Amino acid sequence: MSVPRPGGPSATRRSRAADRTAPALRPVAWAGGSIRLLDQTLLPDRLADLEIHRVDDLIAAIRRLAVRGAPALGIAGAYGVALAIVQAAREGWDGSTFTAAVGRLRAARPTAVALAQGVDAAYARIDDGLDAVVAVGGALADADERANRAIGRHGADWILARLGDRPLRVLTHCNTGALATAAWGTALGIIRELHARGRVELVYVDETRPLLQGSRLTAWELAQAGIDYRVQVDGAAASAIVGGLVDVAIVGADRIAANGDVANKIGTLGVALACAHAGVPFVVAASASTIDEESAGSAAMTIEQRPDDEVLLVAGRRVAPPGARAHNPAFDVTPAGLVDALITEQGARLPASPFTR
Ligand SMILES: CSC[C@H]1O[C@H](OP(=O)(O)O)[C@H](O)[C@@H]1O
Repeated sequence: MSVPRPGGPSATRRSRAADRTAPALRPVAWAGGSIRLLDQTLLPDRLADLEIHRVDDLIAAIRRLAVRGAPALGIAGAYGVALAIVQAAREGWDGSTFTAAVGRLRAARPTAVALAQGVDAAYARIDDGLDAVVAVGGALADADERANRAIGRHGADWILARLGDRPLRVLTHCNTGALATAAWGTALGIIRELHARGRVELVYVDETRPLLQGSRLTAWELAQAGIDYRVQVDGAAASAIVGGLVDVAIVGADRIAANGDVANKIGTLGVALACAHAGVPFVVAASASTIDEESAGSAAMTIEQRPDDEVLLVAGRRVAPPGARAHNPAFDVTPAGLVDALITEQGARLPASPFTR
């Protein structure tokens, strides 16, 4: 059920964005027995919530990216375990039905480590009751927002120290803002902090085919924050970087291997390669929990493959010959050697160095 959220896209939240303390947005919330999700597939045209009462409806919402972004998925996963408890009581599930539903939820999107982490953290508390499980989701959200704001500060400090204390032209890929997190953003959190310090001249927003998280979501968040931007096709990123239009590229991460390899939205690797060629800093922003210490390198990462039609249809219209097939990986892996700085809430981790404050 879609519920219009007050203060739709036409309403500006410019004053909120200028206020560093106000959450930009909360895309996932527990609604006392159900989950309220901002349906991101309707943006930028409609600001409307989904009320989710069943685990499989949450899984469907995750799979169609109504809720998306690693941290937001972790919070949704934790609340999904609470939802399973409520649904089990309502429908008389036995233990195996409950465990199977939680297992399907955990596997809904395999690359983002945060989803499994959120489900596991909540499942570990099921013997303590519903309120304890719900509290896990709330704690993840609060911790994520705190981490995001610290990432913003550390990232802005590192970038301005490296590039000089001046307004910058930033490139970003996909959406890493409040819509992808608890309330603020990782890479977009750094951009928000740079903006608050008066150090953003312009943001180049990769549209991020095929689901357009950049043009639909990042552009919307930047507009809400009063930050000037240009949407560009993904294919324009390399020439913008090599052509001297970009001072720094800042992206997010869905999973980071212990050796620093970064799994992120498809197209990120191309941005990193162009930055390396042009000598433009390539900065990854993520909470420290995104680092999967158990995965030595990217070979262990599962890269989500998505439906052909996401590539073959544009606005519901087929744009390839009948019978065409597609190659549609949702993520790629950027080798650690191409990352100039990994910014977490602990500070800047430079290539082959521990976290430095
Ligand atoms: C702050 S995590 C954002 C991360 O998630 C996005 O993927 P998706 O839109 O498929 O959930 C993208 O990789 C972003 O960098």
